[in-house]
Amino acid sequence: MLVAKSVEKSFQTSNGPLPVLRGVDLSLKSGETLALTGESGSGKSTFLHLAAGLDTIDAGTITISGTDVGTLSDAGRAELRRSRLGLVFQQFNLIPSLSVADNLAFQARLAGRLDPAWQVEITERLGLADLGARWPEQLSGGQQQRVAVGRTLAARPDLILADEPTGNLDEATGDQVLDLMLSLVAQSGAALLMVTHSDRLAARLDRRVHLRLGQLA
Ligand SMILES: Nc1ncnc2c1ncn2[C@@H]1O[C@H](COP(=O)(O)OP(=O)(O)OP(=O)(O)O)[C@@H](O)[C@H]1O
Repeated sequence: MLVAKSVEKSFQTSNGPLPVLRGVDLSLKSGETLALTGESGSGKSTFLHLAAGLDTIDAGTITISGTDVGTLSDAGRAELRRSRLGLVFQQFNLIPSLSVADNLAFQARLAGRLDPAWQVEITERLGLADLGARWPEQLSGGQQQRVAVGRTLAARPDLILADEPTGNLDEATGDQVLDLMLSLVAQSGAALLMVTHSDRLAARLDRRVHLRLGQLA
């Protein structure tokens, strides 16, 4: 599903280049869930951004379902995100001018994969059935993140890239959102790569890798 080989990435800073990833190798199979841990600043988000085609790789390759992300044009990377990937970030990134129900359907519509039965199931499983007519600003943080998770899963992505998806929530709410996300991910058959600071949350996934000094252990 996702194969990273010898991935390198540096950022230009006023003190010269800052090497962040120094040869990262990683592979994630279809249906597998993998936690990516590492100290603050170790490059976890950087890796996720490269995999999502939101930033460009310096050296090495990342392939998703056989497509080398680095060889795609901007339009190709946008199409990859639309058709195969689901992104969940710490900031819920809901569309403020759309109702909860329309936010939930937005990505599936964009991907041309709106499946009404799956949409209803997700909405019910995430406890959002009574909130469809509300605006995002009228929801709690936990409710907003459930909408963000539902919106991603509704489009049936092959691979979900999640960056601290429960990082903005209190522990109990975060655990509840993660439980729902893992159960729906398993049901949908998607692979999940989740960045987290938390050993406790990382232990809930199938496998875990740790980023240190630009490499994975
Ligand atoms: N656009 C950028 N320009 C310059 N430096 C950057 C840029 N983006 C990230 N960095 C630097 O790269 C390093 C890795 O950042 P990254 O956000 O990937 O870390 P992280 O492991 O996700 O951290 P955290 O757990 O705190 O979110 C940090 O030192 C950061 O300051």
